[in-house]
Amino acid sequence: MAEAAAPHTFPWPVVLFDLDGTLVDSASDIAAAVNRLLAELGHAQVDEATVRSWIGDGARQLITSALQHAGDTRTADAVMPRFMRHYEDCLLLEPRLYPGVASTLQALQAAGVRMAVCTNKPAQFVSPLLAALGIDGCFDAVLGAGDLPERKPHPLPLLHLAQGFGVDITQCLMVGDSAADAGAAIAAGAPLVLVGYGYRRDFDLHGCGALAVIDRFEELLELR
Ligand SMILES: O=C(O)COP(=O)(O)O
Ligand SMILES: [Mg+2]
Repeated sequence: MAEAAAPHTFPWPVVLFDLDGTLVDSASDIAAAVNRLLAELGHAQVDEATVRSWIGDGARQLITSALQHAGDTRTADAVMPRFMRHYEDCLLLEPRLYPGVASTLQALQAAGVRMAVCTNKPAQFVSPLLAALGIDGCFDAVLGAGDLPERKPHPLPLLHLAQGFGVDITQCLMVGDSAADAGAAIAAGAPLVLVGYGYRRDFDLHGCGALAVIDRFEELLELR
C-alpha cells in the first residue's frame, strides 16, 4: 500500500497577512480612486507608480500625500467622504492576487494554519475585496482600519488578533510589505516576513529584523 504523503508542517500556528501590496495588487484601483478625486478637485492626474508610493499607512495618509502633491491646502478630512465614494466605486475594477497567493493560502489552510488579514485598508472594503478574489474562506479573522482605535505600525491590531486566536504573539507570523507592517510586528513581538514585491517606500527591507524577505509568495511554504 502506498504511503500517505506527510502533511506539510509550518513553523507557526497562526499567520497574519497584510493585504495591499502583500496578497493583492490593488494599486491600479486605488490610483483610479485617487485620480477621480483629483479630477473633481481640479488637479492633474498622477501615475500609478506615484500612488503606489503613498499606499500602506491608510486612506487618510494616502489622501494627505495626494493633496500635498497637488499643492492643495485642504485637509484630508475635508475630502475624505468624497474619496471614500470613489474608493468604493473603484475597489473591484481590476484587483489581482499576486502569483501563488491562492495556492499557498490553500496549502497553509490544509496544514491547519489559522490565518487573518490585518490591513490599514478601510475596514468596510476588506471583506468585499477578499470575496471578489475568492480567498475570503481562508481567513478566520479580518481586521481593517477603523475596527480598532489604532492601526499599524501600532502593535494593537496584531495583539488583538493573537488574543482572538488564543495564542501568544510570538506564535503569530506577520507577513507584510511595508514599514507599517514591520513596525507593528516588531513593536508587538511577532516574527516577521516581508515580501519584496510590494509597495514599500524608503525602507530597508533587509535591515529591519525580518526573518526573511521573499520575492515569491510560495516561498512562505519553505520557511523552517
Ligand atoms: O490601505 C492602505 O494604506 C494599505 O493597506 P495594507 O495595510 O493592506 O497595506
Ligand atoms: Mg501593504
